[in-house]
Amino acid sequence: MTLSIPPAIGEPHRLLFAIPKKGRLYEKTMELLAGADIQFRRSNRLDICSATNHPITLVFLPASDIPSFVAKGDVDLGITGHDVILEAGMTDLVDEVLQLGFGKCALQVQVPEASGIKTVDQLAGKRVVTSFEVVAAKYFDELDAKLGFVGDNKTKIQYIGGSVEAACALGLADGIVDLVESGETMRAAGLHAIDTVLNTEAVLIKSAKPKHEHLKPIIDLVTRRIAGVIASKKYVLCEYNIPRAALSNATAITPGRRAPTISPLEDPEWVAVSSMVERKRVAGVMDQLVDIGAEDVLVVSLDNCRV
Ligand SMILES: Nc1ncnc2c1ncn2[C@@H]1O[C@H](COP(=O)(O)OP(=O)(O)OP(=O)(O)O)[C@@H](O)[C@H]1O
Ligand SMILES: O=P(O)(O)OC[C@H]1O[C@H](OP(=O)(O)OP(=O)(O)O)[C@H](O)[C@@H]1O
Repeated sequence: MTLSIPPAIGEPHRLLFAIPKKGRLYEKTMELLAGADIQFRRSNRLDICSATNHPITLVFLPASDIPSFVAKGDVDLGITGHDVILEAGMTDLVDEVLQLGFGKCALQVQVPEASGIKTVDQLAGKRVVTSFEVVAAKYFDELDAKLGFVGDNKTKIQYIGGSVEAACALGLADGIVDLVESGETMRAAGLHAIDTVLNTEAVLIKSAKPKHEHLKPIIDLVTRRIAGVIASKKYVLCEYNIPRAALSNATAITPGRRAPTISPLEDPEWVAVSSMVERKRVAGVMDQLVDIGAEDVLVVSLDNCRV
């Protein structure tokens, strides 16, 4: 497949940015673009459209096609899954610039609960169905080699494009390799996981050998903006007052990303501290601050930031 960009929006100075056109990564990618203030109007679900406030052309592609377009430099930036890059064999040809904090799941080896198979060594040599034939073949090649399985004794990998979880019940497979997030699909199909092949999340990628060096400033700008959106979701601002005597203990609890901001108060015995704290840790951090004498502990959500 080659990209045919109309000249009006594909002129040389515009950044081409590949976006998953559907599926699990689509909605979160839309939120990310909105947070980075990359505005566009996509008419009639067209797969190419121009940003209205930046020299950027958005190209909506299947997530699985994005690594090769970026690797070849046909598009300059892309969003896809880390798993998709491995499956496309493009790890050396694209740079994973940012982890985006969504699309998190694990590629796992699964077998029917009732099968009695407890380890991957017991599954080796049997039939495995997957949509990740490249990654799964590498995994089972290594396992077969370790166990000394050669020729007809090697694990048989068969590709199917979807509904992989049904393969064992249909008698097509003894095990599968598929993505697991909540585990609901796996459990509903009567399967359980016996190993994790890899953990994955959505990533921002650019070509390891970019074709359009003059686009570096806009690539850097988009990267900084997206990094800011991610940081604003990951961190909160924690503000509190603390007696000077307890300041060093307090700053050990809230060291900030670089360093906390410390401001004097009218009362010379007290200072105010402001520091970024990981959202998932903040409740525990507040407890610790109160334990060492902090007062007026406030947590403020970030709309956006630059880090
Ligand atoms: N359950 C999930 N939870 C989180 N992320 C997921 C989940 N399933 C898939 N992903 C991520 O989203 C990527 C795209 O998966 P998705 O199932 O949306 O494929 P798709 O692009 O719609 O293609 P298709 O529908 O043809 O399978 C996966 O490679 C993975 O990185
Ligand atoms: O652990 P869970 O939260 O249940 O998620 C896992 C499921 O999500 C993905 O499929 P998806 O629903 O995107 O549909 P697909 O099978 O068509 O790819 C994946 O292939 C699993 O089937």
